[in-house]
Amino acid sequence: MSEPVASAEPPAPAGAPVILGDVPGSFPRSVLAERHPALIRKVRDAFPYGPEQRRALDALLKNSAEGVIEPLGERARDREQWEAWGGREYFGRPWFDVPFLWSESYFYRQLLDAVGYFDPGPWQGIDPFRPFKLAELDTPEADEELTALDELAGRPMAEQEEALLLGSLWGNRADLGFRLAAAADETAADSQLVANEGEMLRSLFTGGTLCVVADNSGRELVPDLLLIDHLLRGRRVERAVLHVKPYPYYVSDATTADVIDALRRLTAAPGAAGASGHRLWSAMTDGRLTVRAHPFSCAPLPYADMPDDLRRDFAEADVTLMKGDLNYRRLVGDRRYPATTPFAGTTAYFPGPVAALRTLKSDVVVGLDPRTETALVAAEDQRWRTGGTHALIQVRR
Ligand SMILES: O=P(O)(O)OC[C@H]1O[C@](O)(CO)[C@@H](O)[C@@H]1O
Repeated sequence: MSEPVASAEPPAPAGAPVILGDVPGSFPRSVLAERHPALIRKVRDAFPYGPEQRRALDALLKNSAEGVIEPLGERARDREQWEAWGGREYFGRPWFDVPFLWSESYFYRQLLDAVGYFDPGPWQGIDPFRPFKLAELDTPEADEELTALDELAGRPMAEQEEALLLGSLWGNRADLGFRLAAAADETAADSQLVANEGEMLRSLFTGGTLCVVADNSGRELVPDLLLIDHLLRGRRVERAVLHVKPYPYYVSDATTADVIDALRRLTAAPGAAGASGHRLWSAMTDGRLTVRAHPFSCAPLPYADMPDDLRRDFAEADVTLMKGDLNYRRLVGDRRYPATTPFAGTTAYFPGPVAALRTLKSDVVVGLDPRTETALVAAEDQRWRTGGTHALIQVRR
């Protein structure tokens, strides 16, 4: 267990309001009111759960739509942890009225409860999202992406690194073919990037320790691993620490089991992908690549509230890569910042150099140039914030 934090409220470096789920027509509200019920139905259909689990899923469906947030059951081993993480303040309140980061995170914890994920018995440890995660690895697109590595292997190392960085950034949103084209045609890549400090990031790969805080499994984790392999192989970093979630979370977030699935997928592939998989496998066995699953990785709180042991871990790294939208929200704080708020200010608390690699899938954004924001708003109103069509690489040294 990580140490309890004193307060569930994120710090307010810029005094920007915390994002709640209570605004009709807002993105957070649509996640709570539409995506969560749809997800419960999807999970319900994906497994032959028994009557008790079905009843619990139906109860969660009803509760999350019209009820108040309830504490975990008496037997839950992390009951106190969730109380300390903000439950004492939020239990008994409607799901829509508390910080969106908190309600969204707690929904996933409740979903695992409903399917008996933590209860001793036959369903203990059965990941309700596994069928969706595995399906992603087993597609013709995944095959094509891995085959594209053979061509990439013939390019200069710097070009490979740039393509693999873009691959890791875009995750499952674009195939490696796109990434190769993007590396060759800077303008194509740049037009989608609302901030691009990739060069500064690459200057931080100086032979030390790299921390990667993973986001999604499947077709995002595979390119993350390929990037790690490239950096280890070229001695751009000496060791890598991959932070994953201790239990299934936000549907596709990577756990240790997902890392193993991704590695098995790579080692079974022919050509450059297979070679990369075997190198990663031995990097894990000799300790150059370590996997961590800290309880705080599933906390409903910003990283500003991280416990001391995790802070020490990040402090030892030459650079920490925060992958994805959820990690971004936790890194800068899930707040309605003006988009031009400096990234360095919102991440000043972080105990070492930190970079965000994120496609934009929620309202929060900082660090934009005023002209970039104006152009985005003129072209799309505010849709660019949540559509997943834009991305950013931001760095604080
Ligand atoms: O997988 P990612 O990039 O962390 O995205 C997670 C995002 O998806 C949502 O759960 C719903 O779109 C957001 O609220 C959240 O920030």
